[in-house]
Amino acid sequence: MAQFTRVSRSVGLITLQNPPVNALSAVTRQGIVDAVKSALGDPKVKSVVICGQNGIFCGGADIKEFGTNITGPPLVPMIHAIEASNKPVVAAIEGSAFGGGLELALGCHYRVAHSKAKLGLTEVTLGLLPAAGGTQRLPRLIGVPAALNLITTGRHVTAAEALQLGIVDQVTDHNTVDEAVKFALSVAGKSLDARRISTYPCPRPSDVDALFEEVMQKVRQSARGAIAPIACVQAVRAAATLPYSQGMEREQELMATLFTSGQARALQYCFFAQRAVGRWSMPSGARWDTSKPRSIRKAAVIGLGTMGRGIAVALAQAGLSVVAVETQEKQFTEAKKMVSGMMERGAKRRGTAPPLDKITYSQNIQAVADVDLVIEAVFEDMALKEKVFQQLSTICKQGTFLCTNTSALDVDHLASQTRNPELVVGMHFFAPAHVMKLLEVVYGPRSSPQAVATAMQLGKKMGKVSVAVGNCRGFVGNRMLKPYLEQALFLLEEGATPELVDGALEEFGFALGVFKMSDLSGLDVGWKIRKGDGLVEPGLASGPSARIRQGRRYSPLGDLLCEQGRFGQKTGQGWYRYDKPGSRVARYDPWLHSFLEEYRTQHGIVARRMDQQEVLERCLYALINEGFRILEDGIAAGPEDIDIIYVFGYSWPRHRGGPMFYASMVGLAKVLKRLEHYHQAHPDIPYMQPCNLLRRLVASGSPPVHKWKEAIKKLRSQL
Ligand SMILES: CCCCCCCCCCCCC[C@H](O)CC(=O)SCCNC(=O)CCNC(=O)[C@H](O)C(C)(C)COP(=O)(O)OP(=O)(O)OC[C@H]1O[C@@H](n2cnc3c(N)ncnc32)[C@H](O)[C@@H]1OP(=O)(O)O
Repeated sequence: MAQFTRVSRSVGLITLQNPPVNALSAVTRQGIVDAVKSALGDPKVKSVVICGQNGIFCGGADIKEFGTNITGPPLVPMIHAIEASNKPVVAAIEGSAFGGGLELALGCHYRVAHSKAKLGLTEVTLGLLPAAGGTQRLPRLIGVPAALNLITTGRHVTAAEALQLGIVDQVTDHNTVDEAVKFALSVAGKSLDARRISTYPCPRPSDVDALFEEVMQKVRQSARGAIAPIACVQAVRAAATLPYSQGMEREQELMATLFTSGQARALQYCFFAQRAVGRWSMPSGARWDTSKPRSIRKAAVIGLGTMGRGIAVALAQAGLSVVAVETQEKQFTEAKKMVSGMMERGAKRRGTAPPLDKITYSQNIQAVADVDLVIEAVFEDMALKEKVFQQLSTICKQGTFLCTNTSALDVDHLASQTRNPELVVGMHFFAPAHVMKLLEVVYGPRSSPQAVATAMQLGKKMGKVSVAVGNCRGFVGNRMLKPYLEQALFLLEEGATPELVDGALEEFGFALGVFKMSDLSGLDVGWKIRKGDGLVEPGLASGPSARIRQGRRYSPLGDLLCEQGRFGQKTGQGWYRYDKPGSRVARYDPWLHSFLEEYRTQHGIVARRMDQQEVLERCLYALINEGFRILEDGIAAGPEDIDIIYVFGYSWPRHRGGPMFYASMVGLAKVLKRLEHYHQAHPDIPYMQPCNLLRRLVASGSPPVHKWKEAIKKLRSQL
């Protein structure tokens, strides 16, 4: 709702009251309409201030209404009525003014913002465009190039930048509403002719066509198949080329297309899923709201390889005191230099001082004696990690949480090396750890709820999206990656090329296809893991048994490349050719293609033609099938956890909502049918055998994704 009061005798104060973010729900819109009517009808009111309660102006339209039958007064006429008012209306912006919230402020005649406020037309991140006049008013106010930048990216601007751009008229460090009231008093009675943005001519760039052509090309490239950024450009083009009323019609038309699109549903699902993963639960019944985290002020990182360095930087940037331990002399010296460089570059980007004094370095593990939490990031080797955990258990003060950054190893086994296994959890960061947003917090059967709560809270403090998951080989992300990578290799054996597979995946929306990604990460990483698992047999053995390992189909293609020293970008050769070691542009490699042909001949495989659909179905459905197994095993609490891990950690295109959401959009029955088809064709690939949970969900009528958790609970109780 919205409340109308009169302050300072002649200022009508309208306060949006819809916790937690004053979203413009039907009731709130009705409240605003009524309050504006009261303010304009009150002869004692000479000017008006609109603000939001609890330190936030407005988080925009109520996203929860979007999937429903929208009732209540529409936003566009409501904002027009405010703009048309003959009494000056001032927006008092504290906290956030996003989406429809900023559009409401743009309908006001003046805007006063607190210095800490953030503003943005964020709709594009939800698969929409600013459809309450934002695409028409913003370019009129700040010019086409700046408006395009804000609207196509949805980026948040600070109050200082908003002032510089001309979005706000005044920035204050004091009480924003008090300042806005003063401002409203000062402009009472003044002409509003020059204050109604919709009446401004849109500044027309000299060569409109060339400008929009160039922008459209850039946007298409970075959008990776997302349609909203493109519609945003089209709407701003309408502002630059059409009168306001026709521009508004175009805005509404484009919005109507986006509004019902699968992409908007996917992006809005991601918005809520990102928040839902914070409300974690464990199979034991422990939950986020009943588990109290402990505050961590001092942490240690053991091992300063690539991961350890990134983790140390992320901890220091979050304001923690960090003890960084590396026992090997060469690595120690190199890491100190690298970590300082990373912090300096980060600080330069943010315009802050680098937190260099937050980190102390040591070559002695005893230096961690007084820390509250340790993150072990030594080489991925169980024997080595066992030793570190045994040492930590005796060195650290009572109650220190011991975390491992392992990407696949058994967290519970490591816990068993310590005196207090309840203090042990996995904190699986993604490289580069100071940049990537995802953190998997892995609990073992003995991890205490407090240890999980503490790791989750620390992740949040480090700016990560943290997801709590159970303990199994590869946890959620890497466990699902295995069948995906495996399918890609099988496709090559059967006749595909790296270009075909990557092309299909990139068209789907991945930033990099699976082979380019493997070249970037380094092919030797997986090789080492497969060696550890006893899967690698050197040489190019012939016959079908060469492609069966441990009773299932196996492709030695990756091993054979590694035997040739082709480790990917870092060696200048992998699935592609690079101009020199470390170069990033993947080029067609004739050697690789002859190698594949020779391989097929040697193994008696007749290459067949395959299309992008088969590539997508086999790679993605194998991965999704494993996602269902993860849900079945209770390793992830719900589909949202899996989807957020994939969107934030594995560059799954956000506008497709994550693998489990995607499966629900494709239709569970179809996914099941295609998996059955591929399993029949390839009975030696266990990953293609449809998971029981998928079968049972289909049998129960394929509930929508937001009902899976409940459905899984019900199915479990029937067993
Ligand atoms: C067939 C023909 C159809 C024709 C077309 C129909 C047209 C319909 C009319 C459309 C008019 C367009 C209007 C406008 O252009 C569209 C929009 O405004 S879209 C919304 C834009 N807003 C945003 O993108 C902001 C989203 N929110 C945030 O970024 C953050 O929440 C915040 C505001 C910065 C606050 O951050 P925090 O303090 O960290 O808090 P949380 O993020 O955890 O949020 C707390 C809580 O609030 C819920 N929430 C947040 N924003 C909204 C919202 N806009 N609507 C509903 N709910 C919101 C959030 O989910 C949290 O709750 P929880 O999920 O944890 O329960």
